[in-house]
Amino acid sequence: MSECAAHPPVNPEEDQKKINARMAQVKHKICVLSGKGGVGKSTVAVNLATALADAGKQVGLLDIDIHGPSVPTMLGLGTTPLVSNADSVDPIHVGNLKVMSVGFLSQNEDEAFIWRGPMKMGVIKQFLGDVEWGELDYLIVDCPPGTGDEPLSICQLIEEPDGAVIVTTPQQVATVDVRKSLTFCNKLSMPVLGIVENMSGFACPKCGEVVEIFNTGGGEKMAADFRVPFLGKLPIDPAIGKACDAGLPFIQSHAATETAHMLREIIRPFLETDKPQPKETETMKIAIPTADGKLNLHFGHCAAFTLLDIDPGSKTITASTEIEAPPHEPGLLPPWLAERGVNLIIAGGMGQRAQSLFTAQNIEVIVGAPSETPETLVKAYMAGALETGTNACDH
Ligand SMILES: Nc1ncnc2c1ncn2[C@@H]1O[C@H](COP(=O)(O)OP(=O)(O)OP(=O)(O)O)[C@@H](O)[C@H]1O
Repeated sequence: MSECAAHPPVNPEEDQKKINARMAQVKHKICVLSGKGGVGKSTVAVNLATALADAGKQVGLLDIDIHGPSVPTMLGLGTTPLVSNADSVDPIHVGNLKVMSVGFLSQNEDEAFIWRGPMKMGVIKQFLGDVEWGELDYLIVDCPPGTGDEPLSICQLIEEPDGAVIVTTPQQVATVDVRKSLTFCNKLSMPVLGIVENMSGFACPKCGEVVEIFNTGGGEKMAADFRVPFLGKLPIDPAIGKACDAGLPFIQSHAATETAHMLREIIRPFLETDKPQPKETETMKIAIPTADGKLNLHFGHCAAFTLLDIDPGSKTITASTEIEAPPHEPGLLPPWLAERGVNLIIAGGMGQRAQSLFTAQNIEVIVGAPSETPETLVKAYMAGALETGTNACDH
């Protein structure tokens, strides 16, 4: 590479120009992110890149997990030495997949890189600007877990990335952290291409049947909460771990298995569309029970509702109207709000029976919201930052 990897380059404008010139040759740039470690992000990145390459696309796979690069191991590349040219470096070729990883920077797999934020930024700049990526259909970037320097650098250095694929496991302990990745994408205006729920159930090695040993559906729920596409579930399959350790992309080495089929389904949207777009989300109308301009905690007895229209693309409020509530009659509100096109209610509290009546009308309900103005609540919801407490049920 043109400079010592651990020292940031000195001319940021020149570096950015170089990066822009390289990235102009790459049609689609996709980051694979997760708020939590060990959830299968690199597994998804390696198999996504391999599947795209097998489909005849020109693909680059960039592993920027500085403290735990797993891509070289997963592709059986170990500490393959890099070939440097005068002012560039060649990626490692695996068929028509071009691979670059921080793991190739040392010949000792046990070496730990102790780099501070600016040094990490410097290395990532070099990976983007100095590597001979050539013309690519896809560059898949495997980021380290969390919302730290590396994903931030990638989002800042790549102009107009296509978006992020977010990987989670279904359990709440993971989704709590992974929700932060969604908020991170929102803050950086990075589109979310979809969520993958990995390690969702266990695929029996004998019959392939998926057994739900723990709770599942956490990733799917998160996708619904944030109104982003859900790409699918992948079970725990011991063959995935074995293939990773053997340095073989699972989607190739176990192509005929049910789990590989599920993986291909997850990846299919990227193969089918020339430009992966976040799926169109339906238009949204949110209803909030209000009194004196703020959320009224007494849902069943409120005198008015504020209805807010949301543009799903820009996530902005396009209209807001306060309407008088109908007379208090059991079971009347769900059809009354459904007729008005409402698909989400933000409330302080609500009884279980009322919640199921709304679910039957395809209206999602969020309870435990504080007594704030409708605009504050909706903005927080759209940013993935709506904090809810206990269900202040008034029944
Ligand atoms: N669905 C699965 N079934 C079985 N093993 C899996 C599955 N997904 C991932 N693994 C295994 O779990 C381990 C962690 O996966 P991986 O390295 O992809 O996670 P990660 O989120 O990238 O981790 P890190 O936090 O280190 O970046 C690997 O050994 C991998 O083979």
